Amino acid sequence: MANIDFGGTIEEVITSEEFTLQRAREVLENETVAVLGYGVQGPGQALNMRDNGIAVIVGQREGTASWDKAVADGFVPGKTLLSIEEAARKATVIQYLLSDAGQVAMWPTIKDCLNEGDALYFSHGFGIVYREQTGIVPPENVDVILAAPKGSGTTVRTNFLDGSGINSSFAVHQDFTGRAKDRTLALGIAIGSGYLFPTTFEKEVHSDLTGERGVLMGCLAGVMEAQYNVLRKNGHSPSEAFNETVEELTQSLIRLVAQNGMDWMYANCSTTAQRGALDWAPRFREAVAPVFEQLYESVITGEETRRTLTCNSAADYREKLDAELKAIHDSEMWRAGAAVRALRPENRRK
Ligand SMILES: NC(=O)C1=CN([C@@H]2O[C@H](COP(=O)(O)OP(=O)(O)OC[C@H]3O[C@@H](n4cnc5c(N)ncnc54)[C@H](O)[C@@H]3O)[C@@H](O)[C@H]2O)C=CC1
Ligand SMILES: CC(=O)[C@](C)(O)C(=O)O
Ligand SMILES: [Mg+2]
Ligand SMILES: [Mg+2]
Repeated sequence: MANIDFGGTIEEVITSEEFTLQRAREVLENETVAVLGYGVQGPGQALNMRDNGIAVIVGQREGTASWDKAVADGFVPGKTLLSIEEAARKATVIQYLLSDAGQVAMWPTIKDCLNEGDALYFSHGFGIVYREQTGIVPPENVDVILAAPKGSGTTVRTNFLDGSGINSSFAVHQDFTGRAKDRTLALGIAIGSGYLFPTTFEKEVHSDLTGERGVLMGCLAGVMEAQYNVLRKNGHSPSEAFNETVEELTQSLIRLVAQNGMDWMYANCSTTAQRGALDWAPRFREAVAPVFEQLYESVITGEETRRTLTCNSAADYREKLDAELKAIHDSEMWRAGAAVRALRPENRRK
């Protein structure tokens, strides 16, 4: 563990210097790791573990696009690609990476596949924390652990291939074997985490549900649309409105924030921009703070879980989600965005 000062609070984190890949391989050498679900997180984690020399099998419903993707990625039907139930029965580490609603639907099957001493692994605290709604209550004779990448499964893979990585939080909910923490850290390193920071199942799910509905996805989309609409309402062209709302952010300014923080980004903009941004940031913060309070309350009370399970357990959940994503894709704003992206020099050369 390395003691890191996070803005005045000392927290312990694990890097691959403290917990090496070699040690992770040793901890996992007698384990059979099954990744159940090959949607977004499943591929990233399974492929990184396979590249890191961990024996991985995949469990997925046959006849689905995810199954075909696993075959295309080199998992062999009947050998390293099995049905969800077969993979769960064969495994000693069950990585429960179905969708959160899928985990609920499959739990009656999966719980019967668990053997004493197995590890039940999550990348989100959802199923365990909201057990009254999900019904996911593991038996007492297994380890229940979490490694939650703080990023899309797609970038879990691409960052790994780039030699960097997405950091993950980790937690132990239940330690039957006495090895739960070692198993968690070994898996966290094996999936390619840049570093691991400690959390709890509760803190992970409360922060994650808030972040994805807030700054990372929902709030981001909402504020972009709000600014784009005001610019368009006042006669700015689609290309100007999109460039001023999205393209400059993704191609320039957010990269400066990632590089060296918000003050660095400000310092690399005009003093005109700095004065204005410093004046308006508090106004935007106060405007949205009540919304974030409402959001967090909705997370804590389980309302977001109720909504998620109600919608994503429906037979046509995928079609409905795809239709809403298509409406975004087909909107003027994001059609303008497609045209702007195509104009990037690297895309014009294709
Ligand atoms: N998507 C991401 O990048 C991240 C996801 N997570 C967590 O990782 C876990 C997996 O998430 P995703 O990969 O996004 O899931 P997903 O929504 O892509 O679904 C994963 C797989 O589950 C299957 N599935 C869905 N419903 C099912 C059902 N009723 N029965 C059987 N299979 C079913 C889907 O076909 C898909 O192949 C979740 O707990 C999620 O919260 C955590 C961090 C990031
Ligand atoms: C990618 C990620 O971390 C999210 C937004 O929490 C998720 O996909 O659930
Ligand atoms: Mg997340
Ligand atoms: Mg999430």
